[in-house]
Amino acid sequence: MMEKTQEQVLATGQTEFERLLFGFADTVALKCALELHIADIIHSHGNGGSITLSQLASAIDTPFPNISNLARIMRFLVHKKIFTNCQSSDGGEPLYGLTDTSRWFLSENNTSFLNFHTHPLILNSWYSLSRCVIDGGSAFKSTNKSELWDVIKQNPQLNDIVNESMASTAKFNVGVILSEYKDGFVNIESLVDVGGGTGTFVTQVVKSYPHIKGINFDLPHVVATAQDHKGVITHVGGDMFQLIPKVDAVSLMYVLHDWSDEECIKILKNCRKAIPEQNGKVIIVDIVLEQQGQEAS
Ligand SMILES: C[S@@+](CC[C@H](N)C(=O)[O-])C[C@H]1O[C@@H](n2cnc3c(N)ncnc32)[C@H](O)[C@@H]1O
Repeated sequence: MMEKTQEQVLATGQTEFERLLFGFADTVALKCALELHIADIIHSHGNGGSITLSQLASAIDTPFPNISNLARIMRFLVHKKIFTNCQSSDGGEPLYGLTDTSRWFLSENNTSFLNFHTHPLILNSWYSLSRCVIDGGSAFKSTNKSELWDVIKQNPQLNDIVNESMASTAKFNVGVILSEYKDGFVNIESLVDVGGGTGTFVTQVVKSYPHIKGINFDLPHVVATAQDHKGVITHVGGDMFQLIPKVDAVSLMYVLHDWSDEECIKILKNCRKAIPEQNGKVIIVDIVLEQQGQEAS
């Protein structure tokens, strides 16, 4: 194989560099599609869920002096496989349709996950990344002078967005866990889901294993907004760094990745105190990194 010339090496590097540099454009384009309700409009459109550019423009609830920017953002979103764009069978204008990805930001599927991660308080925190690499701690705290969970406590609107966002992903994750971890819940009489948000995970576990006494444990202002779930589970407000209710098993779903190693050790020590010495169980559901830093499948 021929060696690359210096120019080819530079051009490859530049392409990769620019791909990384403009990575933020994916996020803001998703947010734009969400704010203009593009997925919902396509989904509810009569023509088998596909729509022309001019139909899309007239369905967006704002007058468009000129639709060329809508065409440009749609071209980008099609390139990113968020939407499809096919020739119509009657030879008319091309039609936009949904993909498996855009179905995730239909309002019927709950868009709060995207709303949470693109919230100005969250996005602005990324500007403090280099500061927190030097100082330690979280970029959120460097920017907002308080930790995320303390800011949420003072901001009921953000509290709702975060709780809905967690509930929407938990609803999906619990289905996978229940089908893949069948035997894991059989010998448990009582389970506390620590950092369980508004209780989606433990409620679904108890519905599948009604012999389990389920407790949803989270910060007091989070459980205060949680649904009653008609007595299926109990909500307990508290601080996992202080005390976790005594049970047979503790679950921690997407909690540990928020904390430093030292803080995780404190949480896990409190989990240990909450379960029986002999046959207690801690179930951890979280992102696992392979040696190379890639997420495990
Ligand atoms: C990333 S969310 C995960 C929520 C849920 N387990 C899920 O997967 O959808 C982390 C949760 O930890 C809770 N949390 C943060 N600090 C806590 C503390 N000191 N004690 C108990 N829960 C806490 C937050 O309120 C939030 O609901």
